[in-house]
Amino acid sequence: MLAAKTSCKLSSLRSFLPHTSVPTASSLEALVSTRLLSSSDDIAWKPTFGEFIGEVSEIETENVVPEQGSHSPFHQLGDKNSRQSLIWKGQIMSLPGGHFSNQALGVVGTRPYTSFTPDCHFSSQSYDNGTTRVAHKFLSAIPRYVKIVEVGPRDGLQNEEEIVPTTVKVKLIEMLVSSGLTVVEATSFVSPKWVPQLADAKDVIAAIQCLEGARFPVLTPNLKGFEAAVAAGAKEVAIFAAASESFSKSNINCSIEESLARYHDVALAARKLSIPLRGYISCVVGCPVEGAVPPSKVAYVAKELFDMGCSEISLGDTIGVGTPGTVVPMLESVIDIVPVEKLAVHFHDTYGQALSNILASLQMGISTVDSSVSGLGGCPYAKGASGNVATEDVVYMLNGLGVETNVDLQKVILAGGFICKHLGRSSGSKTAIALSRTAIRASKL
Ligand SMILES: CC(C)(COP(=O)([O-])OP(=O)([O-])OC[C@H]1O[C@@H](n2cnc3c(N)ncnc32)[C@H](O)[C@@H]1OP(=O)([O-])[O-])[C@@H](O)C(=O)NCCC(=O)NCCSC(=O)C[C@@](C)(O)CC(=O)[O-]
Repeated sequence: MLAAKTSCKLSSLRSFLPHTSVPTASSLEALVSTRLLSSSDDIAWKPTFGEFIGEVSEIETENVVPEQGSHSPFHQLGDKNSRQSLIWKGQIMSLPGGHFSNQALGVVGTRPYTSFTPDCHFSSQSYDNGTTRVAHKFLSAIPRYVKIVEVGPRDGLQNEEEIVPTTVKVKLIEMLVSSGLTVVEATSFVSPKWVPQLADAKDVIAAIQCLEGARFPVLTPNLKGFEAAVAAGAKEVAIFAAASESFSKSNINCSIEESLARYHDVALAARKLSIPLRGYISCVVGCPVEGAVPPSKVAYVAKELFDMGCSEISLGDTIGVGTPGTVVPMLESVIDIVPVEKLAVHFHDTYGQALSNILASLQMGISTVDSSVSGLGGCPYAKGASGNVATEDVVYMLNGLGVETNVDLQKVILAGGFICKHLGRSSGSKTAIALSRTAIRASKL
């Protein structure tokens, strides 16, 4: 039944997607399963660009245009030069403004200013002007573009007991770069006694020297690590402090103040060589030993890192205990001191809160998000903490919000499949799992 409908829709979609490769059964099936397309008969397809026709309620753009200067993905809808209407049919939302592609339908790719909400709360029944205002209020603060910092090869692998061969790490980095990720944290120049998995840092950096299209920051815990990183050819480094004394001690074997003194030396050396410096703060809402961490402590460390020259400060919920209830006040106190555009968020997903925390962060103006392919990761010095939020899930959510990332979801999923196969485990990404199930079902049609 679905096969017949799929093939009927396939022919319509071919003319509907004039600029793209032919959609596959799996991409159609993915659309159906995520309810961008209805599998019932009630959508009639008109083979013209940008229109879904059926029992639609059409709301003119003027009804949803946010104020000027808004961050919203809806921002450009005021441009009357292009046809700018929102057409709703059930869960379908289409904002023409670019070329559709089978990758651009919100499930497996991105498109500028396009907002498909695969599982949104709106329906033709409930959609009215009141809802429009709610949607606008909800979405207008969200940045139009989000930079994803892929930390899989470093944070993702550092906790793995079995040593992953350098060639596998390098291949993973190559695949991540080919997906469009522009920042891939490659490795750490830390003590191999502390983190044996990354003892091949020098070789990894040597092997990716010719790789173009992305930046490859590396972690450096002290001047020794910084010098080794630069000698190996690293062009960007990151220092990592903590907002909790206990975690600082267990992770880098010194107090917060001692670590800041070390990092001053690294920052000075980096400035001399014009090497961009990122700063991390771990345990921004909770510590495995001390429990809740006060926002003022995070703000203090953030200010220190900012003053020493960090161009970006990543706020890490290392053990994944935060919820928007704790993350928002923490961000508020940091944003009071450090410009929001200098901040990134880094969530582990131990309690399944990472995506909600990211969404709350976006609404507060954060536009840089760290994530790890397949949700790999964990800190060897934060026992019990699970992996980072999965890059695939972040991209899927951002696609759904109409936020640009320039990341090709399918390619990230391939990279995730590659490393998971090597590690002998299934993906930690819900998106990757759902889409692979969908593909399997579609292949049986
Ligand atoms: C900081 C140290 C080195 C202090 O470790 P230490 O034992 O106090 O250091 P030390 O100065 O006493 O030196 C001990 C030995 O380590 C060597 N050493 C010293 N420095 C280096 C270096 N850079 N590279 C290579 N070797 C180094 C040094 O040469 C010496 O060698 P030995 O004489 O015994 O043969 C150690 O504690 C360490 O490497 N810690 C790193 C731990 C780590 O990588 N943790 C995970 C990353 S942080 C994280 O995951 C959180 C984050 C960023 O992702 C955010 C979040 O998730 O929230």
